[in-house]
Amino acid sequence: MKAALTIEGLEVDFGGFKAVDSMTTVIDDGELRVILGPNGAGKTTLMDLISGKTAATGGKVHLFGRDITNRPEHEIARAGVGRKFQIPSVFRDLSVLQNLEVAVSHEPRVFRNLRLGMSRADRKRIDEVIDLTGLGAVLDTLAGDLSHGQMQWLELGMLITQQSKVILLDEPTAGMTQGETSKTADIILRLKGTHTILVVEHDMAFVRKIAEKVTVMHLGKLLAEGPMQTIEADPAVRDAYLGSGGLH
Ligand SMILES: Nc1ncnc2c1ncn2[C@@H]1O[C@H](COP(=O)(O)OP(=O)(O)OP(=O)(O)O)[C@@H](O)[C@H]1O
Repeated sequence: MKAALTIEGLEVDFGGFKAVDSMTTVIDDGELRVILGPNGAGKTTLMDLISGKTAATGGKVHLFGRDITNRPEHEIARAGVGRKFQIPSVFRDLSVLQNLEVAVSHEPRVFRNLRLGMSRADRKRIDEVIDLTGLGAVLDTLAGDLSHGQMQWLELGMLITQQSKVILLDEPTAGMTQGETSKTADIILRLKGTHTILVVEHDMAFVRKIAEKVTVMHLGKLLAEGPMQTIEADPAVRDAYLGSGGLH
């Protein structure tokens, strides 16, 4: 199996405090990896280091064998790492379809006549994303008028349209209804295999639905890694969550 992301001894030192420390893990191409850990474990910071938002003070990140450690954020994004934030970066004044067209073109200003100049492959990709996200009924709706869930799916769809190969999702179900959470799980499960997905999430019902291999962080370090069932039974993991109510 080819590695999509290779993280080797990664660390960031914030004035003597290592939020991520000696972190090592390999995420295979097409894998869906869930990152768990109590509050403050370093999960978001790990994503910041992978995406270039925060500079590492030690260690390496390789993307399909290419060293992307401490490269500028836009360069890492262009190399194929897409990040979805809790506040979506969609164009609120454009329709759903226009947002997808912008994502395919990488060029916000040319959206007006884009359909005409779009390649068959691009059009196909947009159609696939519409099918995946179930946004077909709201293609003409302004993104700003979408429901919370729809907006999250649009942003995820935009990452796929712009051909992100590795997708980082930080608490993708935050603020979602149960129905929206369930649909998000379905979308993520459909992406598995064609995309490499890293998910940080606290909603354990959602995690149990999607998780295969899980990485648990604690105090910036790797605490445990393996199948969800093994992780849930691991005494060290239970101890790490003590005081925060356990894996819930
Ligand atoms: N820029 C920074 N400077 C100093 N400390 C920071 C900085 N960014 C994060 N931290 C600290 O690093 C630790 C890890 O934070 P991080 O947000 O990565 O944890 P997390 O596992 O994502 O937690 P949560 O589940 O609560 O979101 C925290 O103690 C946080 O306060």
